[in-house]
Amino acid sequence: MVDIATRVYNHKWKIDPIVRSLIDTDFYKLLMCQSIFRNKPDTTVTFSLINRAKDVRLAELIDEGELREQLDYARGLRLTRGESTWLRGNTFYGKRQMFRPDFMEWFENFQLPPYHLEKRDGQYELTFEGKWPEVMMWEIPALAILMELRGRAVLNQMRRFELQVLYARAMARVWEKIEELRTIPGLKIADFGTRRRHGFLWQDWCVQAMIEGLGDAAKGGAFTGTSNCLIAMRRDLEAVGTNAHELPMVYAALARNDEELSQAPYKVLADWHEEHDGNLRIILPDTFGTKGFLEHAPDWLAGWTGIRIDSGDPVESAETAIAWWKSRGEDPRQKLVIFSDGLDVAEMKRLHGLFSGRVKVSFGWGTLLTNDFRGLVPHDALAPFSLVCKAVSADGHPTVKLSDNPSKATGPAEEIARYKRVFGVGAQQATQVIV
Ligand SMILES: Nc1ncnc2c1ncn2[C@@H]1O[C@H](COP(=O)(O)OP(=O)(O)OP(=O)(O)O)[C@@H](O)[C@H]1O
Ligand SMILES: O=P(O)(O)OC[C@H]1O[C@H](OP(=O)(O)OP(=O)(O)O)[C@H](O)[C@@H]1O
Ligand SMILES: O=C(O)c1cccnc1
Repeated sequence: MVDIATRVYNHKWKIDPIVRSLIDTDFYKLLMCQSIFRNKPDTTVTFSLINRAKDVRLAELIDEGELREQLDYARGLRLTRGESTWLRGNTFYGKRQMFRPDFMEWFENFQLPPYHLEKRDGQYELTFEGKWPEVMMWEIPALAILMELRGRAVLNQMRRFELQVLYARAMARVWEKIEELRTIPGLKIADFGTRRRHGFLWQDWCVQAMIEGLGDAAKGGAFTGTSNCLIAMRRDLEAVGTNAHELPMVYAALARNDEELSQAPYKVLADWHEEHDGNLRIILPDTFGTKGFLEHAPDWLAGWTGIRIDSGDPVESAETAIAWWKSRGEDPRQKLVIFSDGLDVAEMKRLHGLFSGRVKVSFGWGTLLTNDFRGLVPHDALAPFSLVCKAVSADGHPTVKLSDNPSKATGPAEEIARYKRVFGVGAQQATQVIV
């Protein structure tokens, strides 16, 4: 096992690449990339970094040269033969050849496209522009690089024993969380923490702790796998994933009128339906408001396996989903509900208590698994914060995300107003976003 504290101490003086593999990314990015490669290969998009934590002044904390060095390193990566063999030959969700030969050929020649970086008002403006299947691959490495560089800026000031004790405390915290999770009967949980992790080796440690503490679900345990493809490959775990807001956001931005706009989120899932079955048929309903989305959904969507709850009040959203399934003649007990929004142990216990037995409950645990360094150093300088990287335009049209929590909304005000009208979204309750 890597002694992370000693390694951090010894590596202070040399370049230590943060992202070293093109599959050090979320599995759903690859699923979506293949789908976009098939359905919208020529759409041009811009993705942009969005730091929701304005008080974290990234451009003052992270050296621009180091940031460029890391981004350039990532641009130099190519799919290795071993990675390609794994993607082509492994079984994902019980299916062989999940990735089609034409997509694999494209991916084998893939390189991350250029980036645009500027400093403004203590923040970095980092944007990526180009073909959708290429640009979207930047989201996870860009976030992981920024999060880790911000952490390193703090770690570089620390001495050997301080580091040793810091990691000992952080490890004890993760382990205590896992011990608490062990008390939940019938728990199912996955690691979703790649993008805002403390560091790669730390995420890998957390995943190993989950394997030992909860047991691999393939062998009867509670840990269903990791969304990180590289870690899944190296640790022989299931690579897990659903789908993300970028699909409905971009399809919606391409709509030519309000009628097309109102249908765009269903078109996304119709395309997904063509490609995937079983546990990959998971609805993400909150992009333009969960309630309206479900009310106006075509009947075939009620036949899907489950739903991912990613914003707003999770209890209310899960109740809305249960009522919707019942109204469409479906048995909620057969349906999977994946909670994934800023979770930590107490909330998972509460949600599990409320919904297990009524639906199949599962959790995607992100930042507070792989980056809970809150309260461990002065000024909370290692605490995770809300950093995201989103599609902001498609073929020149701005994208919009309303979400069930207006604090997570993105897009120009007049477009937000238009989407609210088209999707019938009324007053919304804002809740604080921690990660
Ligand atoms: N950011 C990363 N992404 C992917 N793999 C990593 C990363 N950091 C470390 N590893 C891998 O984890 C293992 C332990 O890392 P460590 O860096 O301590 O080993 P190492 O042999 O000293 O490698 P290096 O000199 O490249 O850092 C190695 O297999 C290494 O390749
Ligand atoms: O435990 P967590 O850190 O929340 O990790 C998982 C989250 O990451 C993703 O969203 P992302 O943060 O990219 O966008 P959002 O906050 O706008 O949903 C995903 O949709 C989950 O919400
Ligand atoms: O597959 C997902 O739904 C996922 C993976 C990582 C982070 N957020 C969501």
